Amino acid sequence: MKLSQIFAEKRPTLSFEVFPPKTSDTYDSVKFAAEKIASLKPDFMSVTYGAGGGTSKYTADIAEDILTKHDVTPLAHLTCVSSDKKTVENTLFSLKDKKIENILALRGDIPSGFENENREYKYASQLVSDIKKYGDFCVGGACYPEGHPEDLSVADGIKHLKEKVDAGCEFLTTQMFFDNNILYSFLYKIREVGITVPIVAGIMPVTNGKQIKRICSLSGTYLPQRFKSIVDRFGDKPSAMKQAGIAYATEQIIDLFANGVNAVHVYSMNKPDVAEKIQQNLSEIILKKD
Ligand SMILES: NC(=O)C1=CN([C@@H]2O[C@H](COP(=O)(O)OP(=O)(O)OC[C@H]3O[C@@H](n4cnc5c(N)ncnc54)[C@H](O)[C@@H]3O)[C@@H](O)[C@H]2O)C=CC1
Ligand SMILES: Nc1nc(=O)c2c([nH]1)NC[C@@H]1CN(c3ccc(C(=O)N[C@@H](CCC(=O)O)C(=O)O)cc3)CN21
Repeated sequence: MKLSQIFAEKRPTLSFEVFPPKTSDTYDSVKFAAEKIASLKPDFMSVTYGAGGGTSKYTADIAEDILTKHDVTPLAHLTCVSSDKKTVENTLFSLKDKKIENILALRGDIPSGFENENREYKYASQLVSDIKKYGDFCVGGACYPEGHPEDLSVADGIKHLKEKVDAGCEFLTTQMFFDNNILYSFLYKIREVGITVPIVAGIMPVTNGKQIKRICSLSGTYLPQRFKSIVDRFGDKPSAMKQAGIAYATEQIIDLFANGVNAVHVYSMNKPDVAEKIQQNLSEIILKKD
């Protein structure tokens, strides 16, 4: 099913993310985790894509597995920073062949030391246009409620976001955030410039101390004091941190649904137990029939 159809139902949706293995020897364990998460029957599942491009086959294979074995709608990430047009075209043929209908079109993180001024893709919007040319995919993009670290200004970031939507993005997934007010202000700003596509709120349950460093290096996300206190207190007590991280994410999600943000995506990091706990915590809220 196309995600655009799911969002058009205007009901609370919950989706989970998995990342593919970096090497073939961990393929089976990732596949096992992805299938466990799929057995929870989320509204859709996204499968990320290594910026180096080497894991693209795994992305398509895991997405296919989720669809054929569990009948869960997959959203395959596609990253263009280190790709050329030919590689993208081949990937699109493979995705079409596997009946994968949804793609998250990303530029991708620029690997450190990566220098290629002549690369064919500079921005995700170019990839969005190409995917639209090649076939009938539902295409989404990323957006940054706190601004992208490379943006010159908030207005500049929103201008580029509008260009990306005009190129054919049918929905936008947000970077993770830990203060919902940041998302609400961002929604006002983008609606003002005429970006009307569904926004999928990306929520990261922080379940171990290691993740904080990574999150800050990926995006420089604002961490509210309430969140920092949890990490200070429980960061080195794994089971307590996990419980607190899941509770924090659950509260954020309930507040989002309560304020009319219908689509919530959980960066579940190949952790079926985390995905399951969050789903259980929301069981009545996301119930399809009442
Ligand atoms: N938020 C999410 O769900 C995810 C985000 N990412 C990461 O997001 C980052 C960027 O990827 P995208 O958002 O897809 O890239 P993008 O190409 O949409 O934007 C990247 C930067 O380029 C700027 N830009 C865009 N068009 C421009 C233009 N015509 N002229 C000048 N500047 C322009 C944007 O304002 C932004 O600062 C990467 O670091 C990626 O790996 C990766 C996976 C998921
Ligand atoms: N710039 C950017 N790049 C991304 O790849 C990305 C985003 N933003 N935002 C959305 C999601 C979230 N991503 C994340 C978020 C956290 C970790 C992280 O915490 N990694 C740790 C711990 C992993 C674990 O718990 O298993 C690490 O040490 O790699 C990794 C990717 C990937 N996506």
